[in-house]
Amino acid sequence: MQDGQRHDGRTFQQSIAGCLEGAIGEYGLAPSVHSAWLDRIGPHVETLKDDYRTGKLPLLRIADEDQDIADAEAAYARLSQGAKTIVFFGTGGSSLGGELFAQFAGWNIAGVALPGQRNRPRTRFYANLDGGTLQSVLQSLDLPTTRFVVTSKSGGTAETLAQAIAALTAVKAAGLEAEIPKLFLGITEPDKPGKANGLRTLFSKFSIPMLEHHTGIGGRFSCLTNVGLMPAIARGLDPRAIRAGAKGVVDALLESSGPQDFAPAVGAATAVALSKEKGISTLVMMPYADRLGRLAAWFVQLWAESLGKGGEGTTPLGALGPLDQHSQLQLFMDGPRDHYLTVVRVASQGVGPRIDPDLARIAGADMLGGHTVGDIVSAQSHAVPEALARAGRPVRTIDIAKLDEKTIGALAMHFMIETILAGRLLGVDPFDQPAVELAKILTKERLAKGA
Ligand SMILES: O=P(O)(O)OC[C@H]1O[C@H](O)[C@H](O)[C@@H](O)[C@@H]1O
Repeated sequence: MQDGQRHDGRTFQQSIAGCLEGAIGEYGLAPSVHSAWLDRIGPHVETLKDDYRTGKLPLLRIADEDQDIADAEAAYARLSQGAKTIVFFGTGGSSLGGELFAQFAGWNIAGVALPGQRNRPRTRFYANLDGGTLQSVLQSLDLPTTRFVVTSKSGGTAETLAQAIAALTAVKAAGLEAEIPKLFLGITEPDKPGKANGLRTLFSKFSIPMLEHHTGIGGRFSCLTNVGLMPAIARGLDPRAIRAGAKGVVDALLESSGPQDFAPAVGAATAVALSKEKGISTLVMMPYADRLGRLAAWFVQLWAESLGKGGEGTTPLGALGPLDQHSQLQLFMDGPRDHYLTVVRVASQGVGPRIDPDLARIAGADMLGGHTVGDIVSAQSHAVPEALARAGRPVRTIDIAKLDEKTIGALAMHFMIETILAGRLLGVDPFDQPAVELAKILTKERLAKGA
């Protein structure tokens, strides 16, 4: 089955029909070619099942854990007492998963807060290091009612340590030193003999409570651990429902009789086949919902850092619909034939304000009259894949019936497994990122020289 992937049958529906010759002619994959790539990914799907059984890939077992959620909830309950703002410091995989869930709960969409978030402290993320930003943030925050959650798996990331130290310094300068254990929380790996963990050492000095970062799950795969679930909890989401959605994908893996009925395998085989057979070098992730905006940013790190090695990999690009129809779509439709789009759309018919027909007529936009804004977005999110297909541009669609925690958990697990499978199909290790080290070493050298 190449279309309408069953997945876990409940949370969303994937279709790669728009990548095949039948839909887009010569620019699409011939069914025999697509099948050959599915055959190639088959053994990797079996290996993944073994990884679940043997526990070799803890990510696949994360949905079976619960104590870590209870610990995170208890830590949040303590931390949030008297808090008006919670600041999250961390970078890369130590921020993007949290941002994904926080935005799903309305963060960074002005005027949108899900019911679970109301009356909770505001959440803020500073994933990027910027001296000017940090100065003005630390000066403007009401420090007695601000809490800082600092996340770093290694505990040695320079950006995160700089943020943590700057915040500690600001808190001390405000005369709040005695309050520090109440104002801060760290998430980092447990002590490992012979491995320095700067964050742990620093926070221990101040008796700051720590949650343990899962040792078997790296940053960009950590959104379902306390790293991503702490911000989710802060935004009032149900972390167990997120995990239940993720578990549905793992169950689908274990139940699958072959790669063709496991959606992440179909997704991975299709992406790799398009790059190897049709010269596709750019993968565009384009959700049509503000609440899924950070999904694209999270996916970009996941795909880029996991697969871009040894000369392999394709370039992930984030987009947001319908906004980017007015920005990048021209290129996707008519630029070089090297883009492959994933359109993630949410059933939105009947959602939002209804457009007054009289006003629409006056504005010369009769076709909008009587429709809701959700109707318009729905029409757009169906029209764009159709237009892309007509232009011979490969497109995958992911249809979401209901945007809830289960769905976002399932989507996260889907894309993480898809990325792992793509890596294994390409013969690269999806879990390391050796090439980023050089820039870190050169940064340290420059700082040591006083540059
Ligand atoms: O969680 P940390 O150890 O601080 O790492 C944060 C990030 O920085 C590293 O340089 C890696 O490139 C990322 O994969 C990682 O997510």
